[in-house]
Order: sequence, then structure tokens, then C-alpha cells
Amino acid sequence: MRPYVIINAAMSADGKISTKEHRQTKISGDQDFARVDRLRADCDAVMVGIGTILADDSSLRLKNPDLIAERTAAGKTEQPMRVVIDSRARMPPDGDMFKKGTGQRVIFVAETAPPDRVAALAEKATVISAGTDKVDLTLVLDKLGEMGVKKLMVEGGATLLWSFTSQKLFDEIRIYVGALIIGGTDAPTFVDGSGFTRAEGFTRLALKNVEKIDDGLLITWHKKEE
Ligand SMILES: NC(=O)C1=CN([C@@H]2O[C@H](COP(=O)(O)OP(=O)(O)OC[C@H]3O[C@@H](n4cnc5c(N)ncnc54)[C@H](O)[C@@H]3O)[C@@H](O)[C@H]2O)C=CC1
Ligand SMILES: Nc1nc(O)c(N)c(N[C@@H]2O[C@H](COP(=O)(O)O)[C@@H](O)[C@H]2O)n1
Repeated sequence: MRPYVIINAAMSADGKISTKEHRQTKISGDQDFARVDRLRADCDAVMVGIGTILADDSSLRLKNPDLIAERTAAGKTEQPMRVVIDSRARMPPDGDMFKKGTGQRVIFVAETAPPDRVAALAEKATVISAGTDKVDLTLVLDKLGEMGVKKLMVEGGATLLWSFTSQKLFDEIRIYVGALIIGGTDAPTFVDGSGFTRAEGFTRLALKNVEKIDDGLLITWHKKEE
């Protein structure tokens, strides 16, 4: 069975998730980062696209020791599975995701990924081929389901979130709107990609909750069933 998919990200009041240089930007405050850590702890796997790893060198690990202890007491691994969507196997083998924290790392690549880079990554992670030229997210979700992932958190970035939202491959969106303006036509927004041209294609959402956190707002949407 496919996992329940929660998209979680933070954007500025003008919808940007980082700067025009794609520099990692602190949008959440302490309380929201604690919520993000809690959500990571509650999920079986945490995912980003390779653009995010190359920009941020994300470790994607759970940081709060109390949450790690809570997971192990519940018979789970210390860290949720860490997953990267990486068609061309560009993941740096010396990235923070490999250096920090314990547990399984999974890289989804396309069949056309260069074999030497796939072999180098296979020494550090479980590498799975899914899709011909580009990673196919329906295959990814099916595979993660087979691997026992019931709840998946997808953190970004803008290109991966376009794929998840345009293909309606999610259940919930939790978006933190921070009290700042970043600006810049070239700065990534919550969702980029090619965009819809016709209203019939739009991904529709149902509002579930709004909560003030730090000096911003956490908005929770569910996918609106058509
Ligand atoms: N504020 C926040 O909550 C977050 C911000 N970010 C920011 O997002 C930016 C990175 O976003 P992007 O450059 O858009 O990269 P991304 O992280 O969305 O990765 C996109 C890349 O993934 C690969 N890919 C393979 N199969 C794919 C598929 N089926 N669909 C989509 N992508 C696929 C492609 O190489 C594609 O270029 C960074 O600046 C980062 O700081 C990232 C995560 C969260
Ligand atoms: N929720 C959230 N709020 C922000 O303000 C952010 N900048 C991000 N960024 C995401 O978190 C990843 C970093 O994770 P690690 O600290 O390396 O574990 C980053 O790569 C984005 O995915 N998120």
C-alpha cells in the first residue's frame, strides 16, 4: 500500500522557500523547527529532491535526543529512513546525510543514471532504479510502501513539490508561512515546475487548520478529492 504523504515546508509571506541564489534560509522559528523535528520523528521516511541536497547539504536527521529516545523505546529505528530523489545519481557521497545520524538512506535514480555514480552511492545507501530518464514518483511510492513506509514526509524543494502536487500524489500539505519577504523572480517558490494552464488541472485543497506559531502561521490543507 502507498504511504500517507505529508508535504511540509516553510515559505516567506511572499511564497519563497529560499533566496534567488538557492541559499538555505531560516524561515521557521524555534517553535516551528521543534514541530518539524516532531513530524520527522512521527514519520517512517523523510524525502527531498537532489536540488535541495545540492543547495543545502541537508542531513535530514532527527535532532532532538528525546525524540530519538522515544522512537527507540517504541521499537523503531533512531532515525526515519532518509530518501533522495536523484535521477542522475548526483548525490555527493560525502554529504551530511551520510555523515550524520544512523539508519537507512535510500536514493531513487533513473535507469539512465551513470553506472559509476550509482556504484559509488551503492556503497553508502540503498540505490533503487525507478523510471527511465526521470524518477517516477508513482513507482517510488509503491516501492516505499513495499519497504514498510506507512507515513512519508516530503520536505521539498520546489521542483519535487510540483511533481507531487501536480500528480496529486499527496494527502496533506503543512506549510509554515514566516514573517518575512524574500522576493526575487528567480527565488524558488513553494511549488515551481511548468505550472497548470487550465483551471480544470489545478490541484484543489481543503483547508483543515490554521495555527499561529512563532510569529508566523502554520496552515494545514488536505487534498480535495475530485
Ligand atoms: N523552506 C523549505 O521548507 C525548503 C526549502 N528548500 C529549498 O528548495 C530549493 C531546492 O529546490 P529545487 O532546486 O527545485 O530542487 P528539488 O529539491 O525540488 O529537486 C529537484 C530535482 O530532483 C530531481 N528529480 C528527479 N525526479 C524528479 C521528479 N519526478 N520530480 C521532480 N524532481 C525530480 C531532478 O534532478 C530535479 O531537478 C533549495 O533552495 C532549498 O533550500 C527545500 C526544501 C524545503
Ligand atoms: N521547515 C523548514 N523551515 C525552514 O525555515 C527551512 N529552511 C527548512 N528547510 C528544510 O530543512 C532542510 C534542512 O534539514 P537539516 O537541518 O539539514 O536536517 C532543508 O534542506 C530543507 O529541506 N524547513
